[in-house]
Amino acid sequence: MKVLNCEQSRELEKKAVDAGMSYLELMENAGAAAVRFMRKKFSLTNKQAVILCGKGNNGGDGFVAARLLSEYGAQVSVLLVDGYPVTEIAKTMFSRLRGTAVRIVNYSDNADTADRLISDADFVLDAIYGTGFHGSAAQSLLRPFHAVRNSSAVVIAVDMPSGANCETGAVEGECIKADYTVTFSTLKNGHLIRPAQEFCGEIAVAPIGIRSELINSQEHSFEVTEQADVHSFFSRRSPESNKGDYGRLLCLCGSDGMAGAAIMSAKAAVRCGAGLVNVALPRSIYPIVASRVIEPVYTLLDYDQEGNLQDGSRAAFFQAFSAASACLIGCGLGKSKKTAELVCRLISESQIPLIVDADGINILAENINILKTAHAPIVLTPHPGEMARLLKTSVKDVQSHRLEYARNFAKEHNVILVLKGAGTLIAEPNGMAHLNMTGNAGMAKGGSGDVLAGMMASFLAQGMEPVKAAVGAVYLHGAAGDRCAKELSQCAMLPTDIIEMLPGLFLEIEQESRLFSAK
Ligand SMILES: NC(=O)C1=CN([C@@H]2O[C@H](COP(=O)(O)OP(=O)(O)OC[C@H]3O[C@@H](n4cnc5c(N)ncnc54)[C@H](O)[C@@H]3O)[C@@H](O)[C@H]2O)[C@@H](O)CC1
Ligand SMILES: [K+]
Repeated sequence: MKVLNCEQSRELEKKAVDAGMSYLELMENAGAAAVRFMRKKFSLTNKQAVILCGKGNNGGDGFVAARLLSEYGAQVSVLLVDGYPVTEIAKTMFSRLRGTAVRIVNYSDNADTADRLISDADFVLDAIYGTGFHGSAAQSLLRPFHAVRNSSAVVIAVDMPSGANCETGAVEGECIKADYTVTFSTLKNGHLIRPAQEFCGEIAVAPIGIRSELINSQEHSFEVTEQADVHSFFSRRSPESNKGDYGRLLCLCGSDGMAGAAIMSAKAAVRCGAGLVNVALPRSIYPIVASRVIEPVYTLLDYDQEGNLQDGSRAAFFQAFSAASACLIGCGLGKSKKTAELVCRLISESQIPLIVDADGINILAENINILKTAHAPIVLTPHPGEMARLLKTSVKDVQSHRLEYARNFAKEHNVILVLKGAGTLIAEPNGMAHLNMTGNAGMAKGGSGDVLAGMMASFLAQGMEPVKAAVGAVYLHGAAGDRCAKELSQCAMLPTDIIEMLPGLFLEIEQESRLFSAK
């Protein structure tokens, strides 16, 4: 689903106007859409509705809603919280309140009356600021904001809760906490990015008469992954095919004490359809790993006292690497000096797509410039802690700038960056970002990341475009996690259960396309 930033949203409105609509018509439709939403949810007759209006076009939407709510039998008061309207269309909509039953109160002149109206209201419509807001709300607004917070009214934000930055999702000062937000034509960044997202309540996207061709063709740089997108990444598995047609994945994963990471990533990879999976691991953990996942082949690595790969192992590893169509580096790998050298060499010399996870990322954090030497597509899958290490900042800082930092990193280092956590983001070097909405807190357990990395690597090995492999794996991993939570509880579900839920998801994809292979 397409998500627009503020500029793109304005561009879309301009295109609608160029195609024959007027700004006034758009505003009328926006106000009407907010009221339509309210009528669907609530009875309005004789209810007290208070509309807080700002002086820009968001306020204009509020004036329209006030007129219509009054027509539908509500007792409506408009509170001008920031003075009189300043834009021409908002002024026009304000003038259309003349002769209606709508009461108009200038907040600064009658603050006590206004506060009483807010306190007695059944509904508060927040039409103070929309896409035009940035920074923090003026001091003069703190009192009405406070009155709204103390009221038991249902709060409906028009386009965006006032005080939240629609572009960045930042909330720098006070912000209206809405129960519902009605936005227009498409979602905007701020509806999805924390902290603004937390102030939106339930979000409804309402049409305002802009033709779907215009919406579909509007340039965008952010989208929410939907099931249909992911299903379209897979195609039919040919009846004539053999294992060689479904990729050769090499996993450089596992170390003493970290056998589980190798097991889970390899198991997830074979469950996701790869033709051949080869796990390169220290000989010491081979018995435990191979006894738990029997489908892969194994390349056993012997190390000397200094941690160097012995000659025979080195030759065997590079032979496997040269035969692979993708390589997963990092799950439970450890980060000794010699391992770090090997990882850097692979990043620098690889001709095949690489997924770098866990310790692979920790190694990169100390050798970030090696990315400049890479030729092949690289997908990095940091959790917020690893991202903080990559950026040499705090987890808190990462979490409050997720979209910005993921995008910047992907652009600067020419990688696909998968920033994990609630609402995993996938950022491409060209600036496009994808938000994932599947998954739940039951997945916040050691091992979930290994499963994800194995899934992604499997798709990549089968020839799926790197960004689709990332977006698809993140979506299906979360969807499988959601099924686990339903059947097993968030508390008790295990990362290995996520793998066991994958067959059900692939069955659905196959039923749609009658057998598939990753595209
Ligand atoms: N452009 C259009 O054609 C349409 C716009 N619509 C509405 O118009 C809104 C955008 O309107 P505007 O661009 O006029 O912007 P807003 O109405 O969101 O806010 C703009 C006003 O807020 C002020 N402002 C910004 N940051 C401030 C701060 N920190 N403290 C105090 N004041 C601040 C600005 O100076 C300006 O006066 C949308 O969110 C939507 O609700 C809808 O009517 C649909 C059509
Ligand atoms: K608003």
